[in-house]
Amino acid sequence: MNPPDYVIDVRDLRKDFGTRRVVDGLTLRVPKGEVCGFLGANGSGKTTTIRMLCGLLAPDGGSGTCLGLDIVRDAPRIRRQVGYMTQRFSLYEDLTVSENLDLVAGLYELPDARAAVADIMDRMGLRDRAGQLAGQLSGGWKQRLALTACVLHRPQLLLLDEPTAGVDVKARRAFWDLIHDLAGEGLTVLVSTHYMDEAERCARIVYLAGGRIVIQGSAAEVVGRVGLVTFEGAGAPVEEAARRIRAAPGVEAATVLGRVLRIAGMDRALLDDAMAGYGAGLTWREVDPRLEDVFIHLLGEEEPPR
Ligand SMILES: Nc1ncnc2c1ncn2[C@@H]1O[C@H](COP(=O)(O)OP(=O)(O)OP(=O)(O)O)[C@@H](O)[C@H]1O
Repeated sequence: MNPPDYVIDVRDLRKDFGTRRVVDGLTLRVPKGEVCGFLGANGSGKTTTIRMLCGLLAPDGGSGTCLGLDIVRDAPRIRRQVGYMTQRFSLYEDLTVSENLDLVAGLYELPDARAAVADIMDRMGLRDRAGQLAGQLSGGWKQRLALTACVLHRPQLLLLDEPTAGVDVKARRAFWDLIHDLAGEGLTVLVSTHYMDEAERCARIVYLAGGRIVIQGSAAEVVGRVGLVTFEGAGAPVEEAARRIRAAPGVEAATVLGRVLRIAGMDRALLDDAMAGYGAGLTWREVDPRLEDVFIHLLGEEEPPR
């Protein structure tokens, strides 16, 4: 069997801003057609890594390829061949949907621009809004237009930096359906997000802390590897119990979810003690940890002890 075709293949990437190292020896391989989620706390280095991958920022160390092109030597070519959507994408608000796309087609010097714009509007469901001013679109449609502008030149790799921040759940879901449609056609996607439901839709999650990859794998693998223990208690008022149990040794999180109190920790015996000591009146049952529990645990590991 041939080895997988890696669209992103970088080793030991490093980036310093002044005396601060914000990407610290990052090695990442993403095979063709994969939807890979980039997660981590604010400031963990996701945007900086993405900017290095798409040729916008020169690394201070490390090497590798993106779309088979050298990330340092071929940066200008990479820039033309990837689709990159930033957190603050810009559209011309006083131009229509189709005028915005015409403009992008012109920038990429697409041979048959008119047909390319018409085709992409059909595929991305924008045809009915072709004549609408971009500034008058809802947040979700603006996002869709921005994604459309990113795929107009038919890139093989999409780098999306928190593309759905601030968009409602239905629009986010529609956006992700489009992402998977594109991946189904062979497009590779690296997407940063803070949303758990989006992380769960990624074939692989890569979690960054302090510019390093701490853990990666499918959602199930990440959850399984961390080995967090979680219990839910119900049957009595939970707010007071939550406040007290939060301070118990070994309880990393105590979260009220409606009428249920969910606790998590790494040490089963300590959780048992906590439930016995502070969980009076509640009926407890062990439940499977969720990705969100695991991320809260990982975020907690980064904080200095209180
Ligand atoms: N051009 C720059 N000059 C100096 N520091 C920078 C620059 N760009 C980013 N940083 C710093 O580098 C660190 C990593 O930033 P980065 O934007 O890569 O994180 P992130 O994981 O994308 O965060 P977020 O989830 O908030 O978008 C941050 O502390 C940020 O302040």
